[in-house]
Amino acid sequence: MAGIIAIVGRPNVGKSTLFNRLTGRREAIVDNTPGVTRDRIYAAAEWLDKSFTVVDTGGYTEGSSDDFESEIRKQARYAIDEAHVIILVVDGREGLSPLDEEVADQIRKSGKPHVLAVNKIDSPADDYVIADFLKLGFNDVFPISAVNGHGTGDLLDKVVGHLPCEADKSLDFTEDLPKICVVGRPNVGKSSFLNALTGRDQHIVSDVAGTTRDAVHTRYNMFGFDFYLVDTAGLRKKGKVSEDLEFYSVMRAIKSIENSDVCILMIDATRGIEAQDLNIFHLIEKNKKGVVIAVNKWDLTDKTQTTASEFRKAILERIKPFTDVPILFTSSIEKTRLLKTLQEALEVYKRRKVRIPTSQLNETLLPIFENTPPPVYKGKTVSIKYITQLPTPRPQFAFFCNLPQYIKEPYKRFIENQLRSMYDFTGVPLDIYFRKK
Ligand SMILES: Nc1nc2c(ncn2[C@@H]2O[C@H](COP(=O)(O)OP(=O)(O)OP(=O)(O)O)[C@@H](O)[C@H]2O)c(=O)[nH]1
Ligand SMILES: Nc1nc2c(ncn2[C@@H]2O[C@H](COP(=O)(O)OP(=O)(O)OP(=O)(O)O)[C@@H](O)[C@H]2O)c(=O)[nH]1
Repeated sequence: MAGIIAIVGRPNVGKSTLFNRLTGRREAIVDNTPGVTRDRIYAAAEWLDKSFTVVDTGGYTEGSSDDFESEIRKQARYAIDEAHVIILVVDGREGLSPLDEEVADQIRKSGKPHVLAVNKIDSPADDYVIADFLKLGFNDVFPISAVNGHGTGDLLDKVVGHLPCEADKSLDFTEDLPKICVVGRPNVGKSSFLNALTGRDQHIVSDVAGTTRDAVHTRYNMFGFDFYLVDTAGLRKKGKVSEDLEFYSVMRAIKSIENSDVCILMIDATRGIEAQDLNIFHLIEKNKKGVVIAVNKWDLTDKTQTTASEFRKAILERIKPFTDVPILFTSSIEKTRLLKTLQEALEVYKRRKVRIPTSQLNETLLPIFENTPPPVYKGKTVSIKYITQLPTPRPQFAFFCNLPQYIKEPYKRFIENQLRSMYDFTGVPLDIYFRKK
């Protein structure tokens, strides 16, 4: 993953519609928890060979003391601070508003890459409408229809051109050491966890500040482990502005995840697993990073013998279908299982690097596929001929077969389960491809 694209604009111009189109998500994340006002402000997306994260700055916080105009200014400012590219959306049917001009001004002055999307132009015949918006002074102006997709391809071509290259990131480190981060909603205890674990910075080997644009990697050597903890600006900084917290925490989470190999997703035992936790989990999974779930503040729960197993079950139910994930119950305050959590994260790191020899893969898996072949599809027998693990930094497997297009999701999942039952990939997302042979 490389980079964050932020969608900014007045209410009702079509930001959410554009967000859905870019991220290919139609369905809202279902959540019955009250108080979740922004349930899907970011998601992973792909265009051409780039994958990135799209952030929708819409839906200002209900009950905020600010009027919506200052809220929008504020969100534009965050987007400017945090994103790599900004899409300003305006309403092509309504024409320019003073607020559009003000926000455009703010964005232009920032020097961050930006484009203007003139939305609700549902037919190319109406493209001329963009003339009204040229006075905003943007160099790149696209007539689009977020509803039917008109113009969004051209928009994306331009936008992804502004994203940083993946290669920029990976080569900042000479040492091949695990990069671990702790992510989670505000107040779950991330700082307390890190502080309790690392003590008063006595284990710090080096502070590699500024090695990547977005994150600080601090190298630690303790308990016999050598690793980086990835921190994004402000993770340990106190002084919170409550209404802005969710937005900042999301931005931080995205950046931390992108900069790590393994993420410790911390959730709050007193609240259970919520929509925002799931969002972060899916972001980790989409980014194909290793994951460990830490259920923190475990000291605050009323425990019976079954509490932990019930909790575990509830989490597994919510994170389906990727459930091969370590779950630990921690207390940052009582310092329970903190080291264990770190150890587990380092184990996940190792599993993510495992290479299985082709001969071994074929010996173990081919007999299974012979016994339980893919279902016959359109009268054709599908057979898997051989399997190989690709020489990539994380586990990716290619399955060569006669009719790859006939292998459907359930069988793919069966294959993944077989792989997971034979080899330990706990906490590691796998990629499985089918190729013609
Ligand atoms: N005709 C047309 N209508 C659109 C288009 N894009 C969005 N709309 C409509 O405009 C309305 C507002 O769209 P949203 O995506 O909710 O706008 P938003 O900017 O996210 O609004 P907030 O959540 O209030 O910030 C909806 O009724 C959409 O169906 C478009 O390309 N063409
Ligand atoms: N009882 C109990 N309280 C905890 C635990 N972990 C953290 N807390 C408390 O929860 C509050 C939030 O902890 P932080 O460590 O600041 O949480 P955070 O996730 O870093 O919060 P942000 O900086 O807002 O992202 C503090 O008052 C902590 O003392 C825990 O394991 N048990």
